[in-house]
Amino acid sequence: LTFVFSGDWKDLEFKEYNFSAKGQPVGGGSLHPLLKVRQQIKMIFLQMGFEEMPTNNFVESSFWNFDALFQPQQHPARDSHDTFFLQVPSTTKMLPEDYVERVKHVHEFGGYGSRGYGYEWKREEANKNLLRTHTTAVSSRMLYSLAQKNFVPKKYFSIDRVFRNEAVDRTHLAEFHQIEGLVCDRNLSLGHLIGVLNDFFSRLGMSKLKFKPAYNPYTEPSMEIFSYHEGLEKWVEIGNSGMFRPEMLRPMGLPADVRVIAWGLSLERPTMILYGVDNIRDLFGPKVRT
Ligand SMILES: COC[C@@H]1[C@H](c2ccc(C#Cc3ccccc3)cc2)[C@@H]2CN(C(=O)Nc3ccc(OC4CC4)cc3)C[C@@H](O)[C@@H](O)CN12
Repeated sequence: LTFVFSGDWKDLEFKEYNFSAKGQPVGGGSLHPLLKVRQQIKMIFLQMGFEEMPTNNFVESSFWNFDALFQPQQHPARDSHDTFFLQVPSTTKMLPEDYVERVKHVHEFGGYGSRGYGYEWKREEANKNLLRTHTTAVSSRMLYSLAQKNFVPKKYFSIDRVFRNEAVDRTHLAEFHQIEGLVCDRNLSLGHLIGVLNDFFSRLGMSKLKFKPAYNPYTEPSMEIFSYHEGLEKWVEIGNSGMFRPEMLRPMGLPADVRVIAWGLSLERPTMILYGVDNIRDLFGPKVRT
């Protein structure tokens, strides 16, 4: 009753109050599918003895994101139509100078058996700040810090957001979550990489794997990873992998017999398939069905 009724309410007929009415359904909250799959994959890495890398810096220098990975400064991935460069702060100053000199030298002249690229490497290009385009930038920082101490073998992983200045479509947004694993030890081979990949993906329910030669600027050899998806009845590309090149590892100061095998995949693709989402935008916004 409100003041509008004043005294008229006496002449009105009200229905009986239903004290057993259930009321509006409350409904419980639920974890976002991406977070559920991220937690599942994090548990797989931890059970395999991997340690999580610190990924809490979306802003990175071109040096750690590209140059340290032996990715040449004229590589198309370094164009602003593929990469988000920052205007403020536009450049980084804090780089380990002795290491920068070794990176410059390996780009220009090679070394460790490599011919290098033979171009004039520019420091101002390496200083440019950007939103990291892959979590391999975090891997390069971790491997560099590993090389500053007496060498011990390590297994690292990361699962976090990366940013690409690309056209968005049904299956691509300007950002996605990259999952990356790496094993750093003496005398690792491609066989070790294939073994780790079979172990990792089998824990995700993907057993039949196939590998196809591929190219990455920072790994040699490189392999695309495919798995036969029973539900979709077709081979699905499930990631990329390779062995980090000596031109990346040796300037860091890692011993000559240390090898690093690594692989990557996205978090969105498995989540979309596991949750039957066919448009990546349906993973975000109010229409998420769980
Ligand atoms: C710009 O796009 C890159 C992204 C993303 C990707 C690709 C490569 C890497 C890498 C790497 C790397 C290589 C060497 C050393 C270190 C890291 C990381 C993410 C996925 C990688 N891909 C991908 O995730 N596919 C995928 C993964 C799991 C999956 O599970 C389903 C339950 C069955 C299904 C699909 C492969 C493709 O989707 C590809 O078209 C899209 N790729």
